[in-house]
Amino acid sequence: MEQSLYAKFGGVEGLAPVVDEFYKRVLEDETVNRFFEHTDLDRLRRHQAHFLSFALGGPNQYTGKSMEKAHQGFNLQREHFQAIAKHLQGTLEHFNVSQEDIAKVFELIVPLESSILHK
Ligand code: HEM
Repeated sequence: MEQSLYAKFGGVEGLAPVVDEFYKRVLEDETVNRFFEHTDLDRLRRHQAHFLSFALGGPNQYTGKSMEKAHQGFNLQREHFQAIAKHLQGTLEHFNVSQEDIAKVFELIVPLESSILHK
């Protein structure tokens, strides 16, 4: 069986520098950082770790239903999802992940878009 990117990075621990990079990019971005205004930094870091673990094929396998609940009340729009996707892509490129593997990551996260937006 093909190894997930999550495993290639070395699981939770190997992912820590990737989470840091992603976290920095999201926090610097005015299109999305306000959604995390009331999220304390530990929680935000946890969100980024969960998000990345999911995107890289790790153990957090969210369903549409739990995603709807988690994003309820934020009324997220397409541009917000795209901003996060852009930072995900930039972060993975920063760590020299191949375009082929990045495409697989997007196959995992794109189907969740409708569960996250406009809630
Ligand atoms: C496939 C895409 C996404 C996944 C898998 C995901 C995952 C999650 C999960 C699991 C939670 C609840 C628990 C936690 O904090 O870890 C959550 C909460 C949240 N997500 Fe996402 N998310 C995604 C996209 C987004 C996007 C595009 C935004 C906004 C730009 C966003 C903003 C938030 C916010 C503001 C919370 C609440 C944080 C808090 O205050 O606890 N998420 N997300």
